[in-house]
Amino acid sequence: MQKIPSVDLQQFLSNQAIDKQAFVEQIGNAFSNIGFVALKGHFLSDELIEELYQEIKNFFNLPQEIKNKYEIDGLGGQRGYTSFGKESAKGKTEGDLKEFWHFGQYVDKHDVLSEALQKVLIPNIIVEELPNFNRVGKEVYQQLEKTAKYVLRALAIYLELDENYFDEYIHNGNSILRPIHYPPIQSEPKGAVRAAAHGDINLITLLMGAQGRGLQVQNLQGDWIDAIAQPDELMINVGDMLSRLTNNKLKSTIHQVINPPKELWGTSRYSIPFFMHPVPTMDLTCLDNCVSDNNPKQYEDISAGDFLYERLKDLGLIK
Ligand SMILES: O=C(O)CCC(=O)C(=O)O
Ligand SMILES: [Fe+2]
Repeated sequence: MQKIPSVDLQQFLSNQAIDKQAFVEQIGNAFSNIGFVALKGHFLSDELIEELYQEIKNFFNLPQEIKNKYEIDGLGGQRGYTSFGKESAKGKTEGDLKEFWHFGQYVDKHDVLSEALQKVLIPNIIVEELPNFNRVGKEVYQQLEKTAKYVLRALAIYLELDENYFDEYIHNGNSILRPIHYPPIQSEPKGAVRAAAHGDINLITLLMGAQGRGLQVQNLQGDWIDAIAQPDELMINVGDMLSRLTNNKLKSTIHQVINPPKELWGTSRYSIPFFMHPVPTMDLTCLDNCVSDNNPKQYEDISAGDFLYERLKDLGLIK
């Protein structure tokens, strides 16, 4: 594939079985091949997207001493602020040229959490200087989580599972909304890039802000192709957890964010991935119906929680 296919979630939400099935086939085929699709018809309004960008710019424009207040030791970068250069892709020593914020799950006060969930679902960090930042972050988190739930329902059908297979694993899941700021580049970056080549850790990623050039995806032939979304589209991709579960039937594709040409070094890039994670107790053992003589089991059994912990160590976020 040389181009990222586009799909429309409204097709899946329609009452027409034929439209619903068409969406399932399109997204399933795209994820079995290039691992990425551009998706419109999601639950984010233009106004909400605009508000989030404004709040994120306000946050990253705060003085560094204020941002540093929100970089809290011992959280493995799971909530709040992570400063410039701290995260490096697996196997890379240079830090990525980015700073970011993490919003985590909002648990309903009536929900009773298991011990494993209490450990990972730590409360969100409130930015005192920007009251709207917290409100808008929560709203976007919940709309993206809802969008992701329907995408996973479509994938469950594609995988010949019960349509609601993923629902119990994503309810109160450990998902993360990560607004990223790639600041203007001041001097020759010497081997560092905005985001070095990597696969995402989680089940699926929904990315806002892929409208400009920068994000590139490596297709099955090994070519890097530009992933550019239309203004009303999210970029969606398969993460390593879903490729493990499906024994690589759905592909977690390597991607990167390249540095802009020198004449554009002076501009920031803002992008906002939502990493959909399940509860830590979800078993990622390859599904029986994805293992066969032609496609023998490729991964060791592991839980989502243990897999995440291993990968956060690789990223330099847990010591
Ligand atoms: O900034 C982007 O467009 C993509 C970021 C990304 O791939 C990630 O944070 O995992
Ligand atoms: Fe990524």
